[in-house]
Amino acid sequence: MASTPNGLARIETHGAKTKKHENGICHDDSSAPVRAQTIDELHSLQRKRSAPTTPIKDGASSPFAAALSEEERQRQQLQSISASLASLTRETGPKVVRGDPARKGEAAAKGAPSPHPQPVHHHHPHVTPTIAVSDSSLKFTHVLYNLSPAELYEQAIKYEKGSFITSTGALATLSGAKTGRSPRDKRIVKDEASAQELWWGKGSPNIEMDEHTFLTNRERAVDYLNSLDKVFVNDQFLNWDTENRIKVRIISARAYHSLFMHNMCIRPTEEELEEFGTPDFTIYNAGQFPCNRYTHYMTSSTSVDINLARREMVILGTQYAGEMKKGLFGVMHYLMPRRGILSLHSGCNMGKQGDVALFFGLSGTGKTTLSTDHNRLLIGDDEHCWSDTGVSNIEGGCYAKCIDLSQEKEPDICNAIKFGTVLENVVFDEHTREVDYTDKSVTENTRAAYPIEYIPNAKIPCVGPHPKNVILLACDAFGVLPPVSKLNLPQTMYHFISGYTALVAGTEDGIKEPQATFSACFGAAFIMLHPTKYAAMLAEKMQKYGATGWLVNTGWSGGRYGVGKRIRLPYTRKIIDAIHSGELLTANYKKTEVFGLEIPTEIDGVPSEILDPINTWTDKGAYKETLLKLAGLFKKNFEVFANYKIGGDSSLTDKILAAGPNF
Ligand SMILES: Nc1ncnc2c1ncn2[C@@H]1O[C@H](COP(=O)(O)OP(=O)(O)OP(=O)(O)O)[C@@H](O)[C@H]1O
Ligand SMILES: O=C([O-])CC(=O)C(=O)O
Ligand SMILES: [Ca+2]
Ligand SMILES: [Mn+2]
Repeated sequence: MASTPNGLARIETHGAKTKKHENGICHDDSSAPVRAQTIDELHSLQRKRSAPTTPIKDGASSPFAAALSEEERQRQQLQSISASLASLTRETGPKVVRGDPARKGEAAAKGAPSPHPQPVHHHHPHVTPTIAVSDSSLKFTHVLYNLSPAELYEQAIKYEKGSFITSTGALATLSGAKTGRSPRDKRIVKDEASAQELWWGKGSPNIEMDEHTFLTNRERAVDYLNSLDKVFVNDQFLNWDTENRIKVRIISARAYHSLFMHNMCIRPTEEELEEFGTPDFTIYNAGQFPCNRYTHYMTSSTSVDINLARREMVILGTQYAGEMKKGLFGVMHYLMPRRGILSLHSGCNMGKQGDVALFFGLSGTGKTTLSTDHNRLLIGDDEHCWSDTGVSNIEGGCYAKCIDLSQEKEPDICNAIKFGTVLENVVFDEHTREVDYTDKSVTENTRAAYPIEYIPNAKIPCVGPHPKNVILLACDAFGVLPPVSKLNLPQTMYHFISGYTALVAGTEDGIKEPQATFSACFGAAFIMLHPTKYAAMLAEKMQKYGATGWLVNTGWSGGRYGVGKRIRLPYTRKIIDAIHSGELLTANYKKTEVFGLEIPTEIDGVPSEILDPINTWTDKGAYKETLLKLAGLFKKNFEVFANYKIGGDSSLTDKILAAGPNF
C-alpha cells in the first residue's frame, strides 16, 4: 500500500489491483492482528497475572512444588480470614473465596490454575455442622485482599456512589451522614482487667459496655459483612519501630475504607505479607449498618466498640474512616505504655542535623501543617511513639485538613493530592473535576489521606532519635496567648495535661464566642490510662534526653476572634524555624503576667510587636479581661487533676500546679 507524504495510507477504490490484494480484500492496516480469537480472549491478554508472591525456596525448586506451596499459602490465608469472619454462635460458615465476584470465570482464559479457587469453610471443631446453620453458610463471601490503589479506585467508582476521580487524580468520596468522629458513641468493654487498668469516670473518654453487648454488636457486624457479596480485607502494620510493631486486620465493606487504611497504616512488603499469620488486632467495619437501639448501652444508631481482651473493634452506624485510624490509636495508647513506650498525639519531623521536634496539639492546631516542612524530614503528622531508642511513627500515611488549602501556603500537602490519595467530602466542579478547597457545603472537616511517601522529604523508615524540642500547639481564638513561649518542665507538664485549644464553633453566620476546649494530653479522646500516666512518662523522657518545651499559639492575634486575625502561617513557620535552629534558646526573654510565660523579645522575620499580645490589642482593658477569663478556665479545668500524683512524687504535682496561671 502506498503512503502519501504526510504518512497516511492512501485509500484505494474501484478494485485497484496490487500484488498484495490476493483475494480481492483490501486491508487498510499493515500491522499483525492481535493473537486472540475472541473479544474475551483479547481482554484477557490485557492483564498479566501477578507473579506468585512466594519466592521459589531452596529445596523446593521444582515449579510444581512452588505452585503447591503458593496454593497452600493462599489456603491458609483464606482460612485465617474465614476464622475472622466466623459467627460465634453458628457452627458453619462463612465460605470465603478470593477475588472479585464480578470476574467469575474470567481467569479461565488465562490458564489460571483454577477459575474458582477452593472455597474455605470455617468449621468449629467437635460440633455437628448441621445445627444452627443459616443461609449465609451456603453462600460465598468474596474476599478482596490487600487490593492495590488502582483496583480499589475501580471498585469505588463502579460500586460506591459519590466516588469520582479529581483533576489531580485523587479519589473523591463521601463518608456519608457522619463527617467526623463520634466520641460519645465509643465504648470500651469493662471486664476485670480493664476495670483495673483503664481510666474510667469523670473526664475519661472510656464509656463502658459489657462483654455480652460487645459480642451482640460483633455478631451484628459479622452477619452484615457475611451477607455481602464481597468484603475488603487489609492486613497491615502499625508502628515503624519493628520491635513494637502491631499486625492489624481491617475487614470492611467499602473500597473507600480499604484505600483509606491502605494509605494510613504501614503497607507490608510481599514477603512480610506471606509471614503475616494471625493478626494482633482486628477491625470489623460494618459502618453502613446501624447498631440496634434495643441493644443495651446503645444511645444512637452509631457504636464504635473496643474489646481489648479479644483484640477487636466493631464499627456500626458510621462510615467516617477516621474512626478506624483513631480507634487503633486508642489501642496503641493501651498497648505501648505497658512496654514503657509513650504514645503521642503529635506530629514529628527531623532537621538535616538529626534534631527531632514533636508537635502536640488538638485537631486543627497545626500538627500536619507545621510538621510538613520543606526544609525538614517528615517522620509523621499525627501519631507517634517515644521509646528508649527514640521516636517512631505509628502510621504509614498522613491525614491533612483540606479546608482553604492553597498551593502557595502548603505546597507539599497540595502536591500529595494525586493518584492514590483519598479526598473526603470535598466539593468539585462536575466537569473539570477541579476541587474547590474553600467550599464547606458537605463539611468543614474535609480531609486528604495519602501515603507518607507522597511527601517528598519523608523520612523512611519513619523513625528518629530522641526529640530535642517538644512544641505544644494551641489555636487560641481568645487571642491572649503569646505566639511563642519557652516552657520549663513543670510548665510543659501543666500545658500538656491541660491540652488547651479554642477554635471557633461556627464560622459562617457572624461572630461567635470562641469555645475553650481542654483535652488531656492533647488527645483525651484517645487515651486509655489516666492522663498523669502519660504526663509522668513525658516528663521523665524530656528530662532524661534534655528536650525543651515550647507553647506556640497558632490562633488569634490583635484581639479575640471577630476583632483580631489568625496569626499568619508564614510568621508561625518563622517561629518554628527559630525553635529548630536553636536561635530561640539564646534569645532575650521577658515574663508575662497571669500565665507567667517566658516570651522572646525578637525573632528573625517576625514583627517584634506581635510577640507580646498586649501590644496588638487596641483595647487594653478588653485584653486584661479576656486574659483573666481564659486563666480562670484553665484553673477550673485543672481542678480534677490537682489531687493526682504524677509519678511517685507529689512535689512534682505541686510544682505543676504552681506552673499554671497565677492571679
Ligand atoms: N498560623 C497557623 N499555623 C498553623 N496552621 C494554620 C495557621 N493559620 C492557618 N492555619 C490552618 O490551620 C489548619 C491546621 O490544621 P492541621 O491539619 O495542621 O491540624 P492538625 O493539628 O494536624 O489536626 P488533626 O489532628 O485533626 O489532624 C490548616 O488548615 C492550616 O492551613
Ligand atoms: O481523627 C480524626 O478524625 C482527625 C484527627 O486527626 C483528629 O481529630 O485528631
Ligand atoms: Ca493532622
Ligand atoms: Mn489527629
